[in-house]
Amino acid sequence: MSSKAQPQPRPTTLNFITGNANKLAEVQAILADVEVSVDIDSDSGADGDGKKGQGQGQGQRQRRLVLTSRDVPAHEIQGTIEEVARDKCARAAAVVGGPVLTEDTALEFRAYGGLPGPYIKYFLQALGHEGLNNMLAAYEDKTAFAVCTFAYSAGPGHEPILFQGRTQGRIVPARGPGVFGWDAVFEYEGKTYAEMDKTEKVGDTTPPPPNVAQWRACSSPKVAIHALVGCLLTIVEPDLTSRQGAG
Ligand SMILES: O=P(O)(O)OP(=O)(O)OP(=O)(O)OC[C@H]1O[C@@H](n2cnc3c(O)ncnc32)[C@H](O)[C@@H]1O
Ligand SMILES: [Mg+2]
Repeated sequence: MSSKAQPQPRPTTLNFITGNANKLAEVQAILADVEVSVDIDSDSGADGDGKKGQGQGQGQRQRRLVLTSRDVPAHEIQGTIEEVARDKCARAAAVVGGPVLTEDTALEFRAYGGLPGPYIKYFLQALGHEGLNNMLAAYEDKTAFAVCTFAYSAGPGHEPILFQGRTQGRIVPARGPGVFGWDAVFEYEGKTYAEMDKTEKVGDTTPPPPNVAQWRACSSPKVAIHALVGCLLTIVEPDLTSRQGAG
């Protein structure tokens, strides 16, 4: 049974599987204005009048992706950032029995060759902000990369697609409210994430960054969600009815 060969239905709802309320709030904020016009009939060729895509014509439809959320507690495997992200998404799809969006946040220390990476949650829980700083005490290089990996699966058996954002900063003694994860010790351009309000942290959220280079340079790696949404909205939904009819 090849999951890759299966057609991807185009989603209208993103069911974001997360147990982290701060994560959900940030993704909600980033996606708040997502409303993308997609030419759904552009390839039908039925009329052949060559005027498709004109203003409010029949071939145009305003699409709005609706974000919903629920928690599906599950242990996370060991592996690369991408392996962890794929596994979490595939398992969430299996539990939910439908399309799901998941996200994994990693924090890489350059002095540690990328660790703690996808295991940052456990390092943070065990060591706290001070312990994360202490880990780097023997190193001059305090560079860290915040990496967000969004994964979308169309449902059980559908291979997850991944989009990743990466932001370079450095680890500093905690500044600002310690409300969200490692925000207080990750400094980006002179401010820790905890010293920024949400708007500043997620950066410019509209219009969606048109290319990878731009969202890689954004203040928050979470804006990579735009790239994923853009990809989902361009999926050409297979005509399942006619396929069934054709046997
Ligand atoms: O249910 P899920 O979505 O897995 O939520 P989680 O909190 O377990 O999240 P991760 O598995 O991705 O673990 C990432 C860790 O990094 C933290 N984190 C995630 N995004 C962050 C951000 O933007 N700023 C600071 N800390 C963040 C988060 O609180 C975790 O401790
Ligand atoms: Mg988790």
